Amino acid sequence: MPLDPFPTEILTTEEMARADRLTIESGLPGKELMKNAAAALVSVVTRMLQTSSGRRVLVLCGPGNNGGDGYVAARLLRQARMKLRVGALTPPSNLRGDALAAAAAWDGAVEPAEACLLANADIVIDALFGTGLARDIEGKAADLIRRLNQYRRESGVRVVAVDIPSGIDGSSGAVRGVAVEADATVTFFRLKNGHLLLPGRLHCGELTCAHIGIRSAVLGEIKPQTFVNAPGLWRNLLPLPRVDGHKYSRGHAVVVSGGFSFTGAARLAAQAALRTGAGLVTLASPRDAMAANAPALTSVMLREAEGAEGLAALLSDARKNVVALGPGLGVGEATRRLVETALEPAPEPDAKRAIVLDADALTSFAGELETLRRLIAKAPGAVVLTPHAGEFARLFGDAANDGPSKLDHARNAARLSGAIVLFKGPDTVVASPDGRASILAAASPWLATAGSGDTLTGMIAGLLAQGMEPFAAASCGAWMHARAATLFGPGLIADDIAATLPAVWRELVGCLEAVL
Ligand SMILES: NC(=O)C1=CN([C@@H]2O[C@H](COP(=O)(O)OP(=O)(O)OC[C@H]3O[C@@H](n4cnc5c(N)ncnc54)[C@H](O)[C@@H]3O)[C@@H](O)[C@H]2O)[C@@H](O)CC1
Ligand SMILES: Nc1ncnc2c1ncn2[C@@H]1O[C@H](COP(=O)(O)OP(=O)(O)O)[C@@H](O)[C@H]1O
Ligand SMILES: [K+]
Repeated sequence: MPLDPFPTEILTTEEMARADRLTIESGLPGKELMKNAAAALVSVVTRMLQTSSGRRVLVLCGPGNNGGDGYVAARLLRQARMKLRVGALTPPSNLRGDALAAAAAWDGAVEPAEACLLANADIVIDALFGTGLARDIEGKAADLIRRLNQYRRESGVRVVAVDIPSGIDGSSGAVRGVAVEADATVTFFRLKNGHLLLPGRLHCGELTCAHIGIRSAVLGEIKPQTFVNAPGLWRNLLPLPRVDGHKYSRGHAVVVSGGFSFTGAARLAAQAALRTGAGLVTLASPRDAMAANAPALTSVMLREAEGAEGLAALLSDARKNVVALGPGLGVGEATRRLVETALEPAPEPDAKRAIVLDADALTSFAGELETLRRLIAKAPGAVVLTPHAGEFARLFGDAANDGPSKLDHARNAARLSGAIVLFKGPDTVVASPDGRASILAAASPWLATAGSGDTLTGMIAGLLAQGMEPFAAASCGAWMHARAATLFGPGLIADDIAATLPAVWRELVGCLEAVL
């Protein structure tokens, strides 16, 4: 799998419909787009059939243009000597526009979809509903999809979805009533939100995004604000060491340690900040934890910083340009004071200091979003919040729940808090108060292990220390974190993530020597 498997922009279904419309208005007819879409589908189906002894394809066609793609694909597949059966949810004569023309050009038999479902097939093409899904699927169509899913589970038949598995909402990733479980999905021009957001992503199988003649220039008018979180989004902003640089030019991150029995989380973050490229990392330790931290550190520096006053004294050095806090700190007043201190305006007016708040730093403001928002508003630099779902709910309550998807919620949270919000999970979303958002396209379930979030906090701090633009730093941190887990694979524990970062860097910058 290439590091950038998809084009960068992600569209809602409305934005995709607009891209279609603008293309058709500019002179490329809808039926050409449909032909190209079907051809892309056919090339995936043909490839999949190469590993199968049979050549039987069942195409299930719905009432709109998604069904139209299905009829065109049926014709192309028959020309390629596949054995075709076509099942329709609606009599073809009820179709309209390009879909009607596509159905009319299919001169083979059309059966009621429910009559041919259990026919032996090697591949089933799901062309029931695409981006035009407008409500929950019920009745006959819902029964058909349930039977198709059961048939797939029992027989092992492979299912290929046209554009998006039928029943998945393209804009939110939600299952609208019931949804097809596909082995592969072929979409067109750009991914839609629902391909990456859960549960949609789990229904897609292997995802392909095909070019069908829509020119990228239409995006100039659509101005998408959501992006695939992959190197294409932030590679140009990646901080690299300079020949004439020194450790101070790579930034100095401070990570705040918890008390004697809670020091591991901050050490994981500190180590990760160094491996991500911060020039210096200081662990700010309460007095009682010095004895636990000192023997466990080598390249990370250690300074005693007792409570908020101790942290303030440490931060009076303006070269310390990032503070990360939360992991292992404990929930309560002492942690709130540390957060207030970190968010205090910098001692010198020009000095900037970015802040990453995670874990207990977030939970210590549970139900007090307004207090945190006011502190963030006067902070000396960018603020990144990295909640998992539980922390998100505790901090934002219902305030951010407007809209159906995790993407909406993260965007609301960024707007409400004034911070960049990285909402963790398999479909990690990073949202900026300015409206931009990224969705992680590939994560590793091996990341579900204690301390992996602490490591991510340190990685983002490391990138911010080097001056990376904050939305890019949060997105890049999430990607590198997931990539390290993918490269390491089975058996991963949090300590392995930072240890695998050199391999991730090598993939990203390849011939670093040549760059230098
Ligand atoms: N020119 C274009 O717009 C292109 C569209 N393409 C295909 O067209 C699809 C979009 O086509 P449409 O906008 O016609 O939409 P769909 O084909 O996704 O579905 C719309 C139809 O389904 C009905 N419907 C929606 N929700 C339903 C529900 N819950 N239960 C029962 N019926 C429901 C609608 O009344 C309408 O008849 C894309 O997904 C893609 O596959 C491609 O051919 C590329 C070009
Ligand atoms: N199933 C999963 N697939 C991919 N990533 C996951 C999965 N579960 C958790 N993660 C990632 O692992 C990290 C866990 O962070 P967090 O819950 O804060 O853990 P901790 O508090 O133990 O450090 C997050 O980056 C999250 O996105
Ligand atoms: K479909």
